[in-house]
Parts: sequence; structure tokens; C-alpha cells
Amino acid sequence: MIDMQDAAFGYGAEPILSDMTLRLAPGSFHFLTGPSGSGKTSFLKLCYAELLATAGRVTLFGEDAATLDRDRIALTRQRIGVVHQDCEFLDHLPIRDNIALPLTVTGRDAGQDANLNELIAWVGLSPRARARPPELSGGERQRAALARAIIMDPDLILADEPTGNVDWEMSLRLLQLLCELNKMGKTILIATHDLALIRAAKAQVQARVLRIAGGRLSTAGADL
Ligand SMILES: Nc1ncnc2c1ncn2[C@@H]1O[C@H](COP(=O)(O)OP(=O)(O)OP(=O)(O)O)[C@@H](O)[C@H]1O
Repeated sequence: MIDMQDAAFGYGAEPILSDMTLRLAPGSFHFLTGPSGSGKTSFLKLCYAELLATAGRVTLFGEDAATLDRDRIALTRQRIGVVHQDCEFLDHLPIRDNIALPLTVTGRDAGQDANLNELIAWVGLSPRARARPPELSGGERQRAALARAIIMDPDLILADEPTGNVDWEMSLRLLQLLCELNKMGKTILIATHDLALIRAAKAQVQARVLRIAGGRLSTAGADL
């Protein structure tokens, strides 16, 4: 699904990520930890070709990310759902329409989409579907961001601090949704600082924990 071979990346001359070698197998569940500023978001961006490796190779669904043209990148991204750290929405649109945006920008009629209503119910937002983003709580926004990320039925879900601004109860609820997606066969990669969340996940799914520190990727110890 995603293969990295000695991949490196830097915003300037100096790499911030080096020697990244990793394989994300279909159906696997991974966490990515590391200190603030260590490069977790940048790493996720390599995984959906928002950034391209400056050395080594990143292969997405069997294709070298560096060789993908714009159309192939767009097609590849339809297989990847991203929950961004800042979960930005269009504030003038109801949250239902925000969740449906990936459908509407690809020319589908969201109004008739039964899956959309089902998905909104699944994340527990049916009573809030007509509310606008500024009227939502942090936890509701995070669940809306997750719904928007999976509306196109992606194979891989990348989540950047999906529980960053919510209380523990809501963190567990979001985790539950991600574990359910994994049980449906989706591949999950979650960047998080929250070690308690990782421990809670390990009780439900087989999760591998990766750590970025000092620009290098390693497998975190079993003490988590
Ligand atoms: N667009 C950019 N241009 C230049 N430097 C950047 C850019 N984005 C991030 N950086 C720098 O790259 C490094 C890694 O940032 P990144 O956001 O990937 O880390 P992170 O581990 O996700 O951080 P956090 O946990 O605080 O979200 C940081 O030093 C950051 O300042």
C-alpha cells in the first residue's frame, strides 16, 4: 500500500527526515509518535504525495510517487482519506455539505447519496448535520473531519492528531471509529502524542507503533 525505501525529506538544504524505510501493509494499523516538530505531519504528507521525497523512494499503491502526474496523484488520493490536524471547513456551508465536499468536487450528487446520511449517522452527527462548522464542538468537528476523510471509501486513512483538541471520552469515541474502520479492512496510520490513546487502541486492534526522533524512524518499544 505504502512503501518507503530510504526516503528523505527536507524543506531546505538540510533533511528533517532521513532513511525512512517502511511498509504499510493492507489492513494494518500504525501509530506514529515523536516530539513536537520531529516531522510527523511531514511524514504523513509524504504518504499522500503532498510532499515528495528528496532522496530515496516512496511508492503509493505500487507507483513511485515521484513519477505521478497530477491526474494520477488525484486518482491515488481518492484511495487515501486524510484527517488534517487543523480540520478546516467552509464555515458558510452546513457540516453535511462540508462532509460531502469530496463527492461534490468529483461531480457526484451528494443530495441523493444514501451513504452520506449513513456515514453522518455513524459518526453521531445526524442531529447536527445542518449546523455550520463554527457552531460545532471540538469533538463534533473532529468526527466531521473523519467523516469527510472517508466519504470516498478510501483504502488508507491518515489521521494527524485526530484527538488533539478533545477530552478523553471523545478521544476514545474517535479511536473506536478508527478501530471499526480497521476491522472493515481499512489501513490506518495515526500521528499522535497521546500514549494513553495508543494503549487503549492496543486493547482493541493489533497496532504497531512507529516513532520519529532526530529525523529517523524507529519502532517504538513494547513499554507503551
Ligand atoms: N512548510 C514548511 N516550511 C519549512 N519548514 C517547515 C514547514 N512545515 C514544517 N516545517 C518544519 O519541519 C519540522 C517538522 O514539522 P512537522 O509539522 O512535520 O512536525 P510534527 O512532528 O508534525 O510537529 P507537531 O507534533 O508539533 O505537529 C519542524 O521543524 C517545522 O518547523
